[in-house]
Amino acid sequence: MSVTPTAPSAAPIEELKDEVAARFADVPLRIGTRTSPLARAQTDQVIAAVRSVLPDLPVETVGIETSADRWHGNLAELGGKGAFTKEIDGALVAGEVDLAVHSMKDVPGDVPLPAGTELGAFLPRGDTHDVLISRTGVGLGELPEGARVGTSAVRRRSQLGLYRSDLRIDRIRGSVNARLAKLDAGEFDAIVLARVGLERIGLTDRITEVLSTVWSAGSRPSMVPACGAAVIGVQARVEDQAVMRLLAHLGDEETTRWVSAERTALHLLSGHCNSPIALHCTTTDEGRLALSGLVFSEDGSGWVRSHATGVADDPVGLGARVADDLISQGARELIGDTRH
Ligand SMILES: NCc1[nH]cc(CCC(=O)O)c1CC(=O)O
Repeated sequence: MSVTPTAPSAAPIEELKDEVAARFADVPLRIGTRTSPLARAQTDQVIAAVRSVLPDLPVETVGIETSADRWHGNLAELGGKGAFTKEIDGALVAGEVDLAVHSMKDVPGDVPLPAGTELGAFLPRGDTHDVLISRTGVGLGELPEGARVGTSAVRRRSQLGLYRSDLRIDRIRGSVNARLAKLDAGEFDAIVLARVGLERIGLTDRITEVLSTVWSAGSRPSMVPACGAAVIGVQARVEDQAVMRLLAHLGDEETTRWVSAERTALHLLSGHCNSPIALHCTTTDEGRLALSGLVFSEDGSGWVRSHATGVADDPVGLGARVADDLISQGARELIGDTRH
């Protein structure tokens, strides 16, 4: 599966303006998005990026409910795959929208994108930290014995359990706003969320503790991020050349390399959007790519880890090396135990 944008290289801006103006002379550029406040905020970022290239382009947002929005139970019971993206991808393929906006964290690594579509741009990555929000304002280390912590991600559950095996970790679903409401209503003592999500909807004042993204094997509070965390991906139809060329102007190169390394590894591990997998690529001071990968057993008691660095222009090679190493340590068996 191709994980890097395959849009034609960025056309000169004047040519692009003419081409896009002709394509959207009579109709607006239609952008498909989920409807939560976070999804809307992410779509506003895409619109701002489009407008920075083509200030006058008429755009229209099309809100689409996904199966994950309708189903409030365990995502594993939905069959998991693409629950956050399926309906939006469907609208793109059917020509009902021209762009699909996705949180890359929610785009599965084990099912290919629908035929004829590609991720044409990754916006610059935001803050990849996960955060704890506790009702009484105490950090992870000070939560009372047996405190109830809300998270649905196996990756988070495993890492929480390694640091505090006494915590009672329960599933929580719904939009970020809905989860905060459940915390406030007393259903949980604390919840774990992505910092960037709170930032995008203006709620960072709710944060109690920012968890380190650096693996600590449970010796201190930390949370290695998921593949694609804090990255907004924009998908289009490959045949829609004007749109693909526009996307080539929006993408961030460094983010594209990180996503490419992380998604290559996720794909080789057959990871899905709730896999017990953490994958985090960064750039070192020397300009090399560094990729950390972790795979957990469902109960968090077992895990394997790999870390490697590589040259900036071969993120795919780096992703493959880390995945191979994890697989040779038994990653497949750990993943196999977890329900998809
Ligand atoms: N599955 C939910 C989801 N998907 C992407 C984000 C946050 C934004 C991002 O990481 O891009 C969230 C919310 C959360 O984890 O708190």
